[in-house]
Amino acid sequence: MASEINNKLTGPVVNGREKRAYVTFLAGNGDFVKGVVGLAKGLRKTKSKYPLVVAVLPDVPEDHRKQLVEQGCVVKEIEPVNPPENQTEFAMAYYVINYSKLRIWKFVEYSKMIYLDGDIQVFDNIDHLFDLPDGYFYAVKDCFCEKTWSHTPQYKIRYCQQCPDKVTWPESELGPKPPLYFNAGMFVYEPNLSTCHNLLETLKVVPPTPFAEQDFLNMYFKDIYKPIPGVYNLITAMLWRHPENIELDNVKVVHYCAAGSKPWRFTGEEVNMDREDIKMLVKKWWDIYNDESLDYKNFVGDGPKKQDTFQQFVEALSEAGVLQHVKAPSAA
Ligand SMILES: O=c1ccn([C@@H]2O[C@H](COP(=O)(O)OP(=O)(O)O)[C@@H](O)[C@H]2O)c(=O)[nH]1
Ligand SMILES: OC[C@H]1O[C@H](O[C@@H]2[C@@H](O)[C@H](O)[C@@H](O)[C@H](O)[C@@H]2O)[C@H](O)[C@@H](O)[C@H]1O
Ligand SMILES: [Mn+2]
Repeated sequence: MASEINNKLTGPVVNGREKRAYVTFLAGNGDFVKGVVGLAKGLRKTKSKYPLVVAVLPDVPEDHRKQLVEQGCVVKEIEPVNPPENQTEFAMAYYVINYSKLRIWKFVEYSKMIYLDGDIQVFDNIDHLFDLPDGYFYAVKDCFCEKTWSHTPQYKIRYCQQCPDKVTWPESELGPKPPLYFNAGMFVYEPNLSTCHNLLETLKVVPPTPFAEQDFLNMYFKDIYKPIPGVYNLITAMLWRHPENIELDNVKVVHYCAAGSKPWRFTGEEVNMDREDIKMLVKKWWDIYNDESLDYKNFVGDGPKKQDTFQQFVEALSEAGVLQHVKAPSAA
């Protein structure tokens, strides 16, 4: 029987089950959409039970949004978030757009979400991370050894939390050792409207810093941050910075954040990009991206029902202002 789609918001608990989802962030009309399509297919390949929500900025074009809905993603438009006026030299100029990631705290129709950058691929099922105890912020410790960190005292004295005993932190000169610092390309969190409001209010009075929203999130969540093993977010530079900390066969999530390592832009020319392990990880990403059996339309697995896809498609169009109100097709 046809049913009208009116109230799209369902609470975080549906039929007694907590609503959970993966979420990523997409900005611009460039090639990052390939990263998100690859991520959607990778999660499908690992038989994840949960959907992938894509928080898109208004500048993400209609055809990219359509591509994502056709890959079974839940596309949600978010408003950009700009940091206060600043003279900051961001580690990468485009990091300024990354503050918009903070809008994902407003997705309170989900009780728990796992954020993944668009340049991340999931190679093993990590759904169990949703069962981590509530009330904490879970993420993997970052590494301070890349040139992107040359502005920091850690880098200058060659201190890294990945090998805290190698160079002891000189408390007398630099004061207390900095708290553990996470990479914000992957984290487990609980959406919450008052946290979202507080994040955005706090941002207005905190001067921006080189790693933009990553620095900000580390400062904001430092009291409830709990490190999780590096297998859940392999910062690619770890391969040459701290190989002793890595068992590549056990890695579940790879973060293609090292300069030149984004698979869809890979040329192999940048420093370290001629390494066999990097080339293997880039090939693994392309094998998933090119695997048509993992396209949502061909996937037989227990992904969301067709009806859900239709609803998501309509939601995406209505959020983009294309459609106001449609009747769902009669049940098959
Ligand atoms: O032009 C861009 C730049 C970044 N991003 C999103 O912002 C995230 C963070 O940027 P990036 O991964 O490049 O930062 P890195 O982890 O390499 O420092 C990306 O993964 C994408 O999800 C995007 O959608 N379009
Ligand atoms: O906007 C700041 C970004 O900062 C982080 O990336 C950095 C950082 O991790 C350095 O440690 C690495 O050296 C560097 O390569 C890498 O790009 C997050 O991955 C990204 O999502 C985003 O928050
Ligand atoms: Mn990234």
